[in-house]
Amino acid sequence: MDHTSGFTCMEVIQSWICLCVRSHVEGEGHRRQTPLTLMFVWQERDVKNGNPVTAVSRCCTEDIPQRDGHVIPKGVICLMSIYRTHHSPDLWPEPEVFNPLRFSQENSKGWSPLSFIPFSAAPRNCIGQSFAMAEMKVVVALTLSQLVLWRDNIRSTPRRKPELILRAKRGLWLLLEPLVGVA
Ligand code: HEM
Repeated sequence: MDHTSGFTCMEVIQSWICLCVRSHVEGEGHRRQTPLTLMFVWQERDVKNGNPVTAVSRCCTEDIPQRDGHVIPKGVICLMSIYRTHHSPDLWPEPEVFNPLRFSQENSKGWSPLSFIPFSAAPRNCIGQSFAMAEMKVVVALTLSQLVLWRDNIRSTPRRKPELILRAKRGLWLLLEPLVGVA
């Protein structure tokens, strides 16, 4: 799993598909905001640390003993929260803080690969993971090579909207500005 770039790209693409874009030029009535890098556009409370798929479920095909002595009996359907895993203070220092640098090679040393599972894990994990990661990197690279993104603070604060995938209620509004010197 690509810890170095995974989270940032995930955030961007998740936001991208929910995005209601308004260009800077059209946004006459909008107050200009302090320029932000793309990574920090989504620092808003309630949207950071999102993951598109919030949970997966499995039916136990055998009794599963737990470390604390409990046993999950065969036949029980378990719901595993990816969201909760990504926000667990046991796994992540300051899980509520949006800090892409926690995914740097240096900071991610010693992690359990199961602490970051946006594509699930084990044999039935996402078959499209590599494709999705490649696609997200292309989208991010093409976007940042041509545009500066500004957070639109005039609109309401983004809020989570859990559906089949996690989305943003009323979208995530941005102002886009062409990079100077880019045709
Ligand atoms: C950001 C993008 C994506 C995310 C976060 C994501 C996440 C996931 C997750 C968490 C699962 C496991 C579901 C489960 O265990 O019940 C899954 C399964 C799956 N995903 Fe994705 N996915 C993404 C993109 C894609 C793409 C682009 C494709 C196809 C081109 C794809 C195809 C599949 C398929 C076929 C499965 C079922 C695999 C199986 O049951 O063996 N996904 N995905």
